[in-house]
Amino acid sequence: MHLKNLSILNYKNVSDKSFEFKHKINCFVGKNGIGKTNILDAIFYLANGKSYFNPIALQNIKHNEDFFVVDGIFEKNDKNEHVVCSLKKGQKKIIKRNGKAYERFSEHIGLIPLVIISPSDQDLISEGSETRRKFIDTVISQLDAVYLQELIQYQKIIMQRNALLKYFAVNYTFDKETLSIYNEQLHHLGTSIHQKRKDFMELFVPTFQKYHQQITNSQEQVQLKYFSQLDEAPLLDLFEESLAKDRAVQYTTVGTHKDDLLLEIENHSIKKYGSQGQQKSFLIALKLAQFDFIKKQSGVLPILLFDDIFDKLDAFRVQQIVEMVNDETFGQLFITDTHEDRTELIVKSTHLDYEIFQL
Ligand SMILES: Nc1ncnc2c1ncn2[C@@H]1O[C@H](COP(=O)(O)OP(=O)(O)OP(=O)(O)O)[C@@H](O)[C@H]1O
Repeated sequence: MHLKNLSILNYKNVSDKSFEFKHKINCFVGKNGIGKTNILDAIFYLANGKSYFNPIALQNIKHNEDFFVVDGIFEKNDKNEHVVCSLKKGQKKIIKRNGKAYERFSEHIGLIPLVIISPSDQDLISEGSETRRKFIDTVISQLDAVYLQELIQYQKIIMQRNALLKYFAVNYTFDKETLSIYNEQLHHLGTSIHQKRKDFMELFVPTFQKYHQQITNSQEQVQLKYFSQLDEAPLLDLFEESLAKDRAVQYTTVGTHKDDLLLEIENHSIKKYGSQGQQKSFLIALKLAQFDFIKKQSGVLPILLFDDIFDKLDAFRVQQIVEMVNDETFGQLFITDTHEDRTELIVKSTHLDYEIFQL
């Protein structure tokens, strides 16, 4: 699968640009702030119906304009897929596939498999556990629609349980019966979510390790571990143990909404002890493992967006990544970089079809 043509009107700082792309490698080079990432984001928009970077739709319209249009023609399984995303101030967003507007945007998800690797992935290391849960939940949900429903339901009941705990505190009352109904439902859903996350990590971690070893030539050992309170005891028991605490703080302190991924280098937190290049290598391996999952699930080679990924990596790691994407296991690739010479040197070494767009 690949993107053949792209036109952008008033998307962020891109006023009016059109591109015709190569099957394999396309690079955008230019100075800071020129709009390289915004072009990748426009491609992301076509695949996901939203920006990767700015969730507030209106803020993606160019300043002082009142609409944007992103228009792309993909070729998937020898068939053209024409996708147009547009937004006008005061109106609803429109996503069209081959001229027909979707009623529900969720129907579009999955048509254009795509993975983006960007400096903002750093959030997976530096932010709280919610960011990491969201990462695995997104990958698992693509493989298992029931899982997504379970997550939504679980979250809803957690909110109800928290509201009940608050009600007890405010009204100096307590009703074990009502609380136990929520506990039972959460136990059922949480046990399933926990098991699915465990099963997923069993498959995901070796793929992640394989990519990490390739990038670093096995020069450093990293660990990716799933942590859950449910590893210790069934959720019903955890509710029992934490009842006094939950009533005191007026929210639910145990459950799968507290799960986390531990990201480590040589058995120490990579956030605290990893260099910038080591953190970046870790994140690239994580995203390439995600690429593998989406590839398996969709049956096509996803598009890869590399936003500024060579920065902070040494020449050896850059070479390893380039050799990897040279392989048949990867498809179309979009790269942004501020250094035209570096980019040219890197892509030339692949001996693949490439184009460099100077912005
Ligand atoms: N809605 C908008 N309207 C106009 N400009 C915008 C809008 N949203 C973002 N921008 C501008 O886009 C620019 C950033 O573009 P982008 O992130 O694509 O740059 P880049 O070429 O990738 O830069 P770098 O090399 O620094 O990563 C900023 O100047 C920002 O102010």
